[in-house]
Amino acid sequence: MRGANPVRPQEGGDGQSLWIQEVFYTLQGEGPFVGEPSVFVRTGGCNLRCHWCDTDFESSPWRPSLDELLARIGELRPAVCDLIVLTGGEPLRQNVVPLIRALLERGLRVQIETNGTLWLDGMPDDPRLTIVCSPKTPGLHPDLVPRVSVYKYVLAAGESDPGDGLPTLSTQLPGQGARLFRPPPGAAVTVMPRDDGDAERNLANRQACTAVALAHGYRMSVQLHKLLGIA
Ligand SMILES: C[S@@+](CC[C@H](N)C(=O)[O-])C[C@H]1O[C@@H](n2cnc3c(N)ncnc32)[C@H](O)[C@@H]1O
Ligand SMILES: Nc1nc2[nH]cc(C(=O)O)c2c(=O)[nH]1
Ligand code: SF4
Ligand SMILES: [Mg+2]
Repeated sequence: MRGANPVRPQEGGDGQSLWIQEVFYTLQGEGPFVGEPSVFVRTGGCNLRCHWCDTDFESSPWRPSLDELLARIGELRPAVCDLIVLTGGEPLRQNVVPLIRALLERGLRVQIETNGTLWLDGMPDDPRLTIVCSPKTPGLHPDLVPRVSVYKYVLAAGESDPGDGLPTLSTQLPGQGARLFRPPPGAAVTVMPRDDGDAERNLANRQACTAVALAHGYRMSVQLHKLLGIA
């Protein structure tokens, strides 16, 4: 959250127990499934420390077993919803492969929100699994890149490369220059205005993001849930 979280390395483990921040039923507010009813599973901890991160993922002590977590998802998920979004923190920091397999076996769709720096062996290669990557670093995990469906860049006014409109500053070190990972040719790119917690800045970020989308042919995604005042 806002660059105050500890940086935690990827954990091993068999994935039979996970550190979970929260599980909640809402509308997907971002990316290719925006507006879809979804059960969110927010995992704890992150391996990065983005100075503008808008999320708390360090305050829950909950470490359910896989069965307990699946039961909780089942309690929250009405039959009209078949989309489970794994986010965090950084969801690939823990071994979420058994969770993903269990969800797919139940006939559900799974979408991952990831910073793209990590990968997990045994990740299912299933059309019902969608990986959305929001790059935060110059490099991404090479095994993840071929599996990315959409690259979702967070943009702020005055921080876009004039050549391709993508970010020019480090997400980890405020004010420092950095060339974040650039997507392969032909990849689907979405841009999303950064929430800086300030109405004037956020308006400027939305306007800048709109201009970049129009100039470069990117899809624009606003954080719908914040407009609606939902989780
Ligand atoms: C909290 S992150 C968790 C998943 C993963 N760690 C990642 O960064 O993609 C979920 C999404 O929120 C975005 N995000 C985080 N802080 C934001 C902010 N202040 N404004 C807009 N988007 C933000 C991230 O870029 C990412 O797409
Ligand atoms: N409604 C809603 N949609 C979201 N899409 C990505 C989110 C995230 O924090 O990963 C998020 C979130 O926190 N809430
Ligand atoms: S990688 Fe994602 S969860 Fe981690 S600090 Fe950055 S935006 Fe927040
Ligand atoms: Mg969020």
